[in-house]
Amino acid sequence: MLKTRNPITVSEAISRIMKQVGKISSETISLNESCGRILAEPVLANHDVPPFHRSIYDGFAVRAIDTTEASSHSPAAFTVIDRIGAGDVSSVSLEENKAVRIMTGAKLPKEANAVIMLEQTVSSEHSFVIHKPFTPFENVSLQGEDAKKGDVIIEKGSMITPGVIAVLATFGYTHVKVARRPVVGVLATGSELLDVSTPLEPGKIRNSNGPMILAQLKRLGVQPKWLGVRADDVEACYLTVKQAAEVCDAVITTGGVSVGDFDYLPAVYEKMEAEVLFNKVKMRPGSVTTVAHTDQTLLFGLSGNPSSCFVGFELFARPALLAMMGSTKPYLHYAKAVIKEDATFNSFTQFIRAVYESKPSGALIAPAGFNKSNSVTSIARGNAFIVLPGGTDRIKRGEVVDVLLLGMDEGHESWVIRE
Ligand SMILES: Nc1nc2c(c(=O)[nH]1)N[C@H]1C(S)=C(S)[C@@H](COP(=O)(O)OP(=O)(O)OC[C@H]3O[C@@H](n4cnc5c(N)ncnc54)[C@H](O)[C@@H]3O)O[C@H]1N2
Ligand code: MOO
Ligand SMILES: [Mg+2]
Repeated sequence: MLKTRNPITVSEAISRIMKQVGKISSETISLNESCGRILAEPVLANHDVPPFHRSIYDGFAVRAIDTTEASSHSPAAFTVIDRIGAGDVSSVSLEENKAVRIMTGAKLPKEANAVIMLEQTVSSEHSFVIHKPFTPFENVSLQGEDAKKGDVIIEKGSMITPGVIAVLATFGYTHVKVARRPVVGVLATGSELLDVSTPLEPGKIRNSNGPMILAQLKRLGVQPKWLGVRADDVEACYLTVKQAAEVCDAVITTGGVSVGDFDYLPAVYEKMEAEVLFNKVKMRPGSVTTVAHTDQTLLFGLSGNPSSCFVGFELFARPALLAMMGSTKPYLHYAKAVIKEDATFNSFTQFIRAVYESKPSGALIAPAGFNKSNSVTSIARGNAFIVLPGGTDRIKRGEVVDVLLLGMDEGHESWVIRE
């Protein structure tokens, strides 16, 4: 007999999953391999940045006190006693009205505390004059102004971006401790599924969810392990999921989670004695998404319908895998935008695949096309979800709605800044 399912809210579903997430071990990898990985330890400043007072211009290093009387009527004259470029250190001692010709990035000579730009001087070979005073530390980049030794620059659990790489390089980290990449098994179930390379046959479709999930995992920096396609056969699915659960940190399946005669994932979980966290969520698409776990492995039973599968991954698998790696920001970016079309009501919370665009007048969003669980094209066209709470009255064009942004590493399609 059909077992009734108890639908729970999306937030409750997420919270049940997150309670089961265990932290993965860490590994040390080389700096140049680390972009996109999650830091397993904070990045500490092991020296001041900059490490010394330095010139920010090409010019002359002087003592500010020697410039105080300079004016257009009464110029101050200086004698140049040394010349240094970035990387050089001057050993001269600066006395009254003496200067060192200095280039951008070079360490300030000991007694100097100001830099005069070349353009602010009238100079000859070994001397120059100025017509205005300079304040102490004018045109000087101060030691430690960007970071002080001992500061935590980047928190543990942050994703390594090109900027973080620059910070690591600044402090001489040739290697960095990051969370190991979870190994995630991916299985597509369905007797109707053909390999991508196969011509269509009556009643069959190509497996599009498998490659899609592999790509969603790669976007997170997770290591996918392709388990293949299995027909709707309880034994075959059971063996594959069970074996994968023994070696993977998580197993994601697609298809077979609803109540049909050949939907075997509920039976697979039962046979594995896995604890089912939920099997019905108050959301559209993806209401039949089922998540279970064994002692050490999370089992994501995503729906077979492409849009449901995609949404299920982004809402549930994504934060769990990021949290497993210790990420402090595992959830999708949130925004608000004005909806460009009327949207229809549903008793469950809707996650409509949508196109989000930022205009100078504000952010706009519109559904990305065919809005059904079985749509594949709207996934491709969308870059966000419109989130409409369950039970909302009809949303009218022009109203502000909640938005979740996808794939934030992706840039805008054109240069939109006006100068
Ligand atoms: N009596 C009921 N029927 C259904 C219910 C329900 O509550 N009661 N829920 C519906 C909802 S909602 C959804 S969503 C689907 C979920 O179905 P399953 O997760 O069991 O998935 P399948 O039945 O295996 O497939 C559904 C659909 O997706 C296609 N599919 C499957 N795998 C792939 C793949 N790898 N690539 C592309 N497309 C795939 C499959 O051919 C089906 O068309 O159940 C409803 N039914
Ligand atoms: O799980 Mo279904 O996608 O709610 O439509
Ligand atoms: Mg089904």
